[in-house]
Amino acid sequence: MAAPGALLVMGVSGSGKSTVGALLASELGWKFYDADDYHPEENRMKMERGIPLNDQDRIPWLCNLHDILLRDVTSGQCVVLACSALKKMYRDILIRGKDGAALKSEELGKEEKPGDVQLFVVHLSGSFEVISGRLLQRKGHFMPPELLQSQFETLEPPAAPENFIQVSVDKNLPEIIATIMETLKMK
Ligand SMILES: Nc1ncnc2c1ncn2[C@@H]1O[C@H](COP(=O)(O)OP(=O)(O)O)[C@@H](O)[C@H]1O
Ligand SMILES: O=C(O)[C@H](O)[C@@H](O)[C@H](O)[C@H](O)COP(=O)(O)O
Repeated sequence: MAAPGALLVMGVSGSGKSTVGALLASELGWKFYDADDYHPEENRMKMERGIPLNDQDRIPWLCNLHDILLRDVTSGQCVVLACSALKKMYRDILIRGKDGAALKSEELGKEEKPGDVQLFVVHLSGSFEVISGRLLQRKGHFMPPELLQSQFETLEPPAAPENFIQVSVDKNLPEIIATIMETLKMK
């Protein structure tokens, strides 16, 4: 695959997506988007009430994010996106837009189309105990820690043929950034 124009930092709530994504974008000099800023009000209110989002809630949000990524990378702007992107289908939508939701697994991983975003995925992976500990300390955020269990239940960690690395949230932030930067140099 060609060098990625977009980097997705994904994982469950509290895994460090926003923190790592912003640091990485600054290190790379790339534009940064936090997918949380693009949730419609209904999604935010649902999460605030402790109700997990479903596919119907997430698909239009992900399609919008695909359009933003595609617009930027097409104009030569490299981007970092922090987004939960918990399911394989959600990541396919970020790459291909709404058609990504309809593709069967055997059709995925084939050659890229002109409207596809070249996405490299960084999965921030960690235990329920470590991540819930961080969420309980995080202040002033709309996402209630009680939703973490459903985030783990929904999570489909990336696997081949996805273009990804998994990084442990047990590492400190400089180690996480260094690991990702090293991997990107080899791309
Ligand atoms: N590697 C890390 N080590 C220690 N604390 C971290 C690490 N990554 C993130 N944090 C802290 O954990 C909390 C959740 O991080 P955040 O970036 O908000 O996660 P997310 O965007 O995935 O919900 C924040 O308080 C952040 O400062
Ligand atoms: O797909 C989802 O269910 C949401 O996107 C969720 O995963 C996300 O994590 C929230 O927006 C909360 O924001 P934080 O990830 O910053 O907790």
